[in-house]
Amino acid sequence: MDTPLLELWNISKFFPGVVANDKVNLKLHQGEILALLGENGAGKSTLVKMIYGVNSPSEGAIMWNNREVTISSPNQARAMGIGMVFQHFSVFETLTVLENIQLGLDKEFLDSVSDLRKLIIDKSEQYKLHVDPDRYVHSLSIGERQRVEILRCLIQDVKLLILDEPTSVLAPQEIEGLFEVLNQLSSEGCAILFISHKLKEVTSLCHRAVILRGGKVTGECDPTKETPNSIARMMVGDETQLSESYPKTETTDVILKTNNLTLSPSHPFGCGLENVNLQLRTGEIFGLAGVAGNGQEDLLAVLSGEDTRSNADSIQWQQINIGDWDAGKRRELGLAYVPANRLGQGAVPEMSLEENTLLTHSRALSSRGVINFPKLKQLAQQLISHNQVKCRNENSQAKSLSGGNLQKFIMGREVAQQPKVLICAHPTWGVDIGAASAIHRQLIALRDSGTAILVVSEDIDELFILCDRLAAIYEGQVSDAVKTSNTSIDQIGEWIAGGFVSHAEVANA
Ligand SMILES: Nc1ncnc2c1ncn2[C@@H]1O[C@H](COP(=O)(O)OP(=O)(O)OP(=O)(O)O)[C@@H](O)[C@H]1O
Repeated sequence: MDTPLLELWNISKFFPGVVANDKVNLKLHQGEILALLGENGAGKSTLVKMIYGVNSPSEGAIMWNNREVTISSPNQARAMGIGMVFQHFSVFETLTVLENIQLGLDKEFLDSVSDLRKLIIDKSEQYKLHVDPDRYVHSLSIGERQRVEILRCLIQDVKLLILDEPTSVLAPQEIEGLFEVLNQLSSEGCAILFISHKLKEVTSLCHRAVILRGGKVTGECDPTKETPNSIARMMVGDETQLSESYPKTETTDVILKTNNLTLSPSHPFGCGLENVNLQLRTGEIFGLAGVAGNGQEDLLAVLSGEDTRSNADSIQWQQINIGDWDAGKRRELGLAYVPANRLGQGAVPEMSLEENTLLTHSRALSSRGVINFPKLKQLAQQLISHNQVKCRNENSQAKSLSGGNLQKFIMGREVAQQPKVLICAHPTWGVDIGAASAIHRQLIALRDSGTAILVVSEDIDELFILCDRLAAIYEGQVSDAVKTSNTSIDQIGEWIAGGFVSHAEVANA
């Protein structure tokens, strides 16, 4: 075989008290699509960050085209032809899409481009990654931000493209589009390093898969000859319980409902909400499917109380009008919330896990304004152990956790409140297959204890596994609800593309 484009020789990375990578050896050839797999905290992100020059190895060597290199910054990595799409977005919220893309490009490249806006529009059409170059990033949904990240790499020629869970918030059609792009890039000789917890994607896209466990390479396989289940077993061992389907329930007591909830967009490019009538019932999981950017963010903000612009009576908690209540007051009623943006909104990155626990448990942990610190510590420790959050201890900063481990922590923190209503966006985003099953079981147990749960997600497969009833959101409008057992993935797929807006036949639940 020809010389590898990239070779890692005995690469190790140590953080205080943690061996994130332990003598990793890896080869990647031109045009190869290599999957990097492993449980949360296995060391995947740390490894690719060293290839992209974000971190430097503690030990070992990186070879690029058969020559040893020191990649000391992302700028250098980009100059070498290495592009990376991060799990936590690296775009600046106060800049436009165009400005963000411009920032990441080398001066020589920019000098050679006469019209960057046009180039962005052309590339976004070519790769079906639609986004307006003049929009401010803070006004973009999570899915749209990810498109910017991907576009940013594709604008400049890349020899190696690293993608850290690129599909977790993309809709099925967008994933197909992305895979077409990746296959095309691969056929043009670009190597691709693909981190994903979605094993179905790995078997359909990747040529080879390397498995990490506890920072070490523990296996390798040809994913085209494996099934998602057999790969999952290589990753998590035989003892971990994996997701099945769960019995559906039917309940009638409405606890939270919206009445013709209509809201102008919260920013010039938002889509707002139009006559949304949702009903959440106690003891059920209600799933809202949709492609990012169709009003989910507005709906989540208005239901959680982060946005209080709605009329008081357009949101009702049993008989109480709460549309103009703030988030704190709604939490006192028994509402818990897991936002889509886990680092920044779901957790304060610089705060410890203990402090982040206090953020949403302050009422239970204080009396007359005095915080019970021993109890807080105990709760934070419990959240870490019950949810198998891999970290040093409760004093670890939220930002030091791997993506999936932070998600497990935030989910566990909200579930631990035993809320009456839980609103959660992408509950298993970035979570490995074993932990995703554990979160599913947690949600089902919460449902069975009487909590009304709203799951907003783009992962239709997951919604079918979890939810008792489903609806779709499209351009700020929400379809009628349907029992999961009365619908199909195809039908919900049509609805998320707007198929219900014409009020075609809808099986009311
Ligand atoms: N800056 C840091 N400081 C301390 N520990 C860190 C830091 N970055 C990563 N770690 C630790 O290194 C280990 C590997 O983390 P990494 O993010 O590479 O895992 P991962 O396989 O990418 O996980 P996930 O699938 O959840 O994203 C984890 O235990 C993590 O807590």
